[in-house]
Amino acid sequence: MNRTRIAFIGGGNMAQSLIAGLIADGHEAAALTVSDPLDDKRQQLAATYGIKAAADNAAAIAEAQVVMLCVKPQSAPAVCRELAASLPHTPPLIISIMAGVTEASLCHWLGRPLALVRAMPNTPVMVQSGAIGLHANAETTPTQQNLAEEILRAGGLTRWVEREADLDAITALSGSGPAYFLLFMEALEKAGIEQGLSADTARLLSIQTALGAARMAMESDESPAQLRQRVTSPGGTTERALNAFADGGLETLVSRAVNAARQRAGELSALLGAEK
Ligand SMILES: NC(=O)c1ccc[n+]([C@@H]2O[C@H](COP(=O)([O-])OP(=O)(O)OC[C@H]3O[C@@H](n4cnc5c(N)ncnc54)[C@H](O)[C@@H]3O)[C@@H](O)[C@H]2O)c1
Ligand code: PRO
Repeated sequence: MNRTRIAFIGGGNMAQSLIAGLIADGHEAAALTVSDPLDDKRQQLAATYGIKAAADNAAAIAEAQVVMLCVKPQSAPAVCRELAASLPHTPPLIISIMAGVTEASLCHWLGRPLALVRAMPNTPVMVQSGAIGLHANAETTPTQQNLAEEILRAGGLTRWVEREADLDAITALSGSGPAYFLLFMEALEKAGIEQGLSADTARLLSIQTALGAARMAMESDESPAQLRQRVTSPGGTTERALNAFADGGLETLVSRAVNAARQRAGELSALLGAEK
């Protein structure tokens, strides 16, 4: 059983999902602590998972080997400055899941250079099927990287990047990505209803088709393009639909959307970084 002592600062949606994944993976509940200012949230987390819950961030990190920063990016400066005063001489590994908060900003607010991993998860960590980008700063040892990976893997698939800036691209691709696929599912469902299907049938078939396509792409040795070709009979129905997507400029649109998200990630980093 894994007994690494982890303190979660902020017990919101993403933290809860990661905690649920760790417990499902066999992590010892008593080794996990969460701090959150909301009474209800603390009680619910303690009751659901059997973990410790604290109202005070400093108390939560007292024994921690790993501190997971899971508050909103806007809360980062105040929370980090508060933690800086309580960090022991040998600090725990810090893992931040906050979007757009750079390692330089975190170290600045935490008051010194320390081992730091930035993770960019996405909401499917809720069902242990997240896609999680990771970057470690120069102070992080290989052992600490392994530790971070072990923790985040409880939420899904992990992928390390060499350059911190790539986390902005990951935010735009997989961080925001669940919303893109859900939007497509919504559109497919609406189109099905327009074609006379009942709302229930259209929703169920749309979601199952997305799940089936994703599983097939994940489990097959063939590329998504090859798998798509197998659905597409020459002169058939799929070809007509794909031509309609091409006429509407789907690829260009997706590229523009991801670029817009990436630009926004950069803007948010600059805005938060300006708060010295
Ligand atoms: N939602 C996503 O798709 C997504 C994806 C990747 C990364 N993230 C990042 O995850 C982080 C958390 O997002 P979320 O959706 O779980 O938000 P959330 O609002 O559900 O959770 C934030 C929690 O922090 C608590 N909190 C507020 N101030 C605090 C303080 N001073 N000390 C301790 N706790 C405090 C709040 O009570 C709340 O429970 C964000 O930084 C976000 O950028 C989110
Ligand atoms: N959710 C956050 C946002 O929309 C970051 C990635 C997913 O900004």
